[in-house]
Amino acid sequence: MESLHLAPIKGVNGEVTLPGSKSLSNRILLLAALAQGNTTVTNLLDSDDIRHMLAALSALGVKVELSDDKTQAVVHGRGGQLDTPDDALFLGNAGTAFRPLTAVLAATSGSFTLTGEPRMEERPIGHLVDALQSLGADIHYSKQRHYPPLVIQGQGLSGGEVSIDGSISSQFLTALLMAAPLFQGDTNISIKGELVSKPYIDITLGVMAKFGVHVEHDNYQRFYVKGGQTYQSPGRIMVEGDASSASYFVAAAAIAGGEITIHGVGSQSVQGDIGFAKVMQQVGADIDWYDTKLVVRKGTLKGVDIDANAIPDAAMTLATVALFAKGKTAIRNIYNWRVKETDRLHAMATELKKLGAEVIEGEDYIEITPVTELNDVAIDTYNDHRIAMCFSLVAVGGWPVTINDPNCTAKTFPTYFDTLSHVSQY
Ligand SMILES: O=C(O)C1=C[C@@H](OP(=O)(O)O)[C@@H](O)[C@H](O)C1
Ligand SMILES: C=C(OP(=O)(O)O)C(=O)O
Repeated sequence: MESLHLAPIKGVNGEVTLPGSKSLSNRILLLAALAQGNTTVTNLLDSDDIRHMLAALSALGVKVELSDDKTQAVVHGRGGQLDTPDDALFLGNAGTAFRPLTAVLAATSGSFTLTGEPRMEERPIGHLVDALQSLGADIHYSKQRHYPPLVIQGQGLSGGEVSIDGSISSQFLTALLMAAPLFQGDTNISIKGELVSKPYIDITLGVMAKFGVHVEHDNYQRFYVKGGQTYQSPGRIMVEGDASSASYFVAAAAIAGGEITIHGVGSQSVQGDIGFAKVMQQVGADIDWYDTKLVVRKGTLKGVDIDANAIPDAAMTLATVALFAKGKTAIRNIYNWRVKETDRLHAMATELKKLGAEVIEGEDYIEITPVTELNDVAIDTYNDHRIAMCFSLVAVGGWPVTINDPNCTAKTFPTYFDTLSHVSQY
């Protein structure tokens, strides 16, 4: 396995232009494929998760013309009609491809098998399948009950009353919402359990609105979707920069000093993970906010105690920022870290302890108390892009570190280490 040794960084300085948001890219591609009319998508993310969505759409008969650098696409909308693919759709470990496609394919007609990487077979999908089955969908588990792979006999769905458990992943509700306009009748969705990762639902509703579908809801507890609709292409749509990817550069500037200007997200961002920059202001970072950019400088960092349920991805970055903040950092209400690319709560705790930090791993929280010297260790990344990116901050904080399997950043940010070295001063 390849490893990347990062020498201690003295400071950071410069400009970073973020790649497009993963969450927006995959939602936009799917709705553009279902829409009437062609859609030109700009600033599309070029990464594994998006490649899996693009490959699936192509197998479903959707024509997509990609620019040479793969950041622009013209998607030829099929107006809701998709082909039956010859083979299984392989979706890697892309939750934003697997979950929405499950719901949408159950609502169209044809036979589909959805598979993924071994980790995808350990990521639960029962809450979504239960909800779709209660609406009459024909979905079978081909291996383990409640987990991928899935076999779907799409036959159209008529809608109605449905409840969905929102306590493990918001992506299940996102999937149901994106499919519901295709149902023949109206759908009333009620949420069982506490809905997690709520801001991602706003991303979903925002993208649906761009494609002409408006959804009403009562405080995220009940959602009303009119049936028999066809998404309409907005013509042209730009993907904003990835706010989760921004978190590493916000943190780097806050830790190391110098100044980083981050282009692509700002006060106008539609992504909940922009909230990480607000958390970093509490931690002590000096941040200037503009509509679509952030300028970040170092501050005196102190540990915070936060509920991070709304920012599960960016909150991982806070766990390594904690190494350079005064006092204890507590990150709470993050049980679902355990069902993502790896058991992130356990993995983060394990790797932080290897560096020498004092760590308490709770069932749904982590507490980190920094130490004055960090051990020079090789960080295992568990095929989790965010673990690789988070632990690069050890070098930003002035300590050498080795990152095992750095190429796992390909899931959402293939050029991450080049971008970091571009703003690093040694
Ligand atoms: O809807 C989305 O685009 C996402 C929702 C979140 O997942 P959960 O809702 O499972 O927390 C997040 O962690 C993931 O990276 C992307
Ligand atoms: C949880 C993540 O991915 P996914 O979209 O596969 O859930 C992530 O990108 O951190």
